[in-house]
Amino acid sequence: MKPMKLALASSAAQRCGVLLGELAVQALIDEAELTPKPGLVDLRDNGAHTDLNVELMRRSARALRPAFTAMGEAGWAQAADQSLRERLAAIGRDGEASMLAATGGTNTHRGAVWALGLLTGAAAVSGPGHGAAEIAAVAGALARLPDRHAPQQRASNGQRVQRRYGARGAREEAEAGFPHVVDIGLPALRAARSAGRTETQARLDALLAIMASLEDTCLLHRGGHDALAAARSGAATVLSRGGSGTAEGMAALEQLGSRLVGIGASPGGSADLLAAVLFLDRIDQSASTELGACPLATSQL
Ligand SMILES: CC(C)(COP(=O)(O)OP(=O)(O)OC[C@H]1O[C@@H](n2cnc3c(N)ncnc32)[C@H](O[C@H]2O[C@H](COP(=O)(O)OP(=O)(O)OP(=O)(O)O)[C@@H](O)[C@H]2O)[C@@H]1O)[C@@H](O)C(=O)NCCC(=O)NCCS
Ligand SMILES: Nc1ncnc2[nH]cnc12
Repeated sequence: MKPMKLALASSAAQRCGVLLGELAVQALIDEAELTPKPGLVDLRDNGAHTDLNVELMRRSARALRPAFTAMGEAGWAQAADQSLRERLAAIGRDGEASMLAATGGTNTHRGAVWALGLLTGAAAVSGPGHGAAEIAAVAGALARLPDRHAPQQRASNGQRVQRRYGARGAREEAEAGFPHVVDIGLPALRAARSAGRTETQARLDALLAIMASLEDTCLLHRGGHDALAAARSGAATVLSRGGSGTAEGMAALEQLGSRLVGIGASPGGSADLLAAVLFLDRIDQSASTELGACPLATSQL
């Protein structure tokens, strides 16, 4: 954390926003820098993307700091009600605009603004002593409320493939309380750590566990059922060979990366949910370490 920023933030709600905003941005940067990810931008290459690179992902993450900070501030000491839902939606739309301004119009983090935005607001609502599962449940309750001010827009990539394939996308994942984060990604991260894997290996295994199950509309949009099936079965194969921490698992991971790049497919939704895993994991850890949940941290300042 940056003590200067905290010192400048005057009210408890602002301090809460600064803390959570910093955690959200760091989760996005940690996800972007995790290497080697299959089909995704990382420190080694741009995966299946021609319009993205790691510096753009970092710039996008930093440009989203004010939005995540505002969402954390908005949720502090509030109920998870219609008013908060619509406030988060308005901040989220501004955040998307800042992201597009920072990236020259490239969609780097639309799904992440949605997932981390809801979770940031929910973490502030939940306050101290509430862990990942409770925060995700509050975020799910917020996602299920209607956003009455949503502008009429052209159908998104996600909506198009949902109509075509009947898939469940980012909206449904949030409305269900982020099961791929709480029930799949976080347990995979922690199981790998308990098994003695390095932090990088544990994060890669968490990503693979999400990929093996998620209906990722990015994959469907770019490569239809074949791309989704290749990503899911490839990720399951890596995990069945012991994950990224074994030589066999790493060989399968490299093969999966080559296959996804070959067909131009990228699991962008899975990457966003990994960032959500890292965010909630840090909140769980911080209850007993340097950060603490917002009001707790407030009392420490
Ligand atoms: C609810 C919204 C997220 C809108 O959802 P929708 O599905 O209608 O719209 P999409 O534009 O398709 O964005 C969804 C993004 O979510 C990620 N995702 C995909 N599948 C899942 C899943 N099963 N679970 C969770 N998340 C998922 C994914 O994001 C990543 O991919 C992005 C790149 O995708 P894309 O633009 O398609 O890029 P390309 O493949 O390069 O395609 P081309 O166009 O170039 O051909 C990248 O951004 C990653 O983040 C999906 O893209 C939500 O946005 C919304 O309604 N917001 C309104 C405001 C609001 O209410 N906010 C609330 C508080 S924050
Ligand atoms: N690392 C990454 N590469 C490509 N798309 C992404 N969307 C979110 N994170 C991503």
